[in-house]
Amino acid sequence: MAYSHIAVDIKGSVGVIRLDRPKALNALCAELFMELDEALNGFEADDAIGAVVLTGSNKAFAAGADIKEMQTKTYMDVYKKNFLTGCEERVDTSRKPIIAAVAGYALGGGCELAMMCDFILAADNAQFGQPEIKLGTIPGMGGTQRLTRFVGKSKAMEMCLTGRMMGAEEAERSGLVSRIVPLDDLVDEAINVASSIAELSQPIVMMCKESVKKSYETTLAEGIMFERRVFHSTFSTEDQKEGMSAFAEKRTPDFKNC
Ligand SMILES: CC(C)=CC(=O)SCCNC(=O)CCNC(=O)[C@H](O)C(C)(C)COP(=O)(O)OP(=O)(O)OC[C@H]1O[C@@H](n2cnc3c(N)ncnc32)[C@H](O)[C@@H]1OP(=O)(O)O
Repeated sequence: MAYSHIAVDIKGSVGVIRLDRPKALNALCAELFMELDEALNGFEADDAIGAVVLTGSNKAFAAGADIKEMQTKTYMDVYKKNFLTGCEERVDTSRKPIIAAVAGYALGGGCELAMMCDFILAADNAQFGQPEIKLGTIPGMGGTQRLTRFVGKSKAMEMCLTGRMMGAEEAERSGLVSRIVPLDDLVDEAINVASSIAELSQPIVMMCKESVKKSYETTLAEGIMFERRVFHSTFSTEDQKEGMSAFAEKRTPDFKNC
């Protein structure tokens, strides 16, 4: 498929998707969402891909949902079509790890899209925010829920109620991003990290991701039981035998993804 709002590349076993709508600071229009969905479906189905990097430009990861596309929509338009439902779902439900490499603005839907990824590497110029309140609306792609889980109620409430932006250092301090990387190194570093994950056993990586995600959706006791059962199930895989044998034999494991 030819894309007009994203650029797709493969680096070894890493799928790279770059949001590429520079004139609108990668504002997330309907077509961009469709293309993102299509590209992620392709990577999800491709056994040769072990992890995905999602990035934007140096100026903007994404400056939010497309305001110009939304401005004339009525309540009936958005309610009847269940606006924003499903368009970003593939990111949230992807079984392969997705790393957001965020430089510049990650605002509104851009911040929400980054938060749907498994973790965020931020360039030193990254700016995160949920400015929807200034547009007379509220976050609609999970911002009030995910931001609160990342940074806690007080900071999430302040950010959502004022619309102020948070720089990379504050985002790292608050637990929103895993690490800050110099702007020039951001995408290479994200690809390196993704490659190191892609070298591991794909099913075990999926199980690990599922287990961490569970912690957001359940009680501690249920989460620990879930983890224990998944941990037990890793012993049914050849890759667990290979990983532990390779350690004992002081060699690099050769995972077969089974
Ligand atoms: C998911 C839900 C429910 C909601 C949302 O996401 S609502 C959107 C939230 N985001 C915002 O409110 C941010 C809007 N953008 C800005 O405030 C500024 O663009 C900026 C601070 C990010 C950057 O300012 P700067 O002066 O550097 O650049 P601009 O001239 O303002 O923008 C360049 C170009 O991009 C267009 N643009 C930017 N953001 C969006 C957007 N979210 N939707 C549509 N278009 C956007 C901007 O209009 C301009 O294009 P034109 O020159 O053609 O007007």
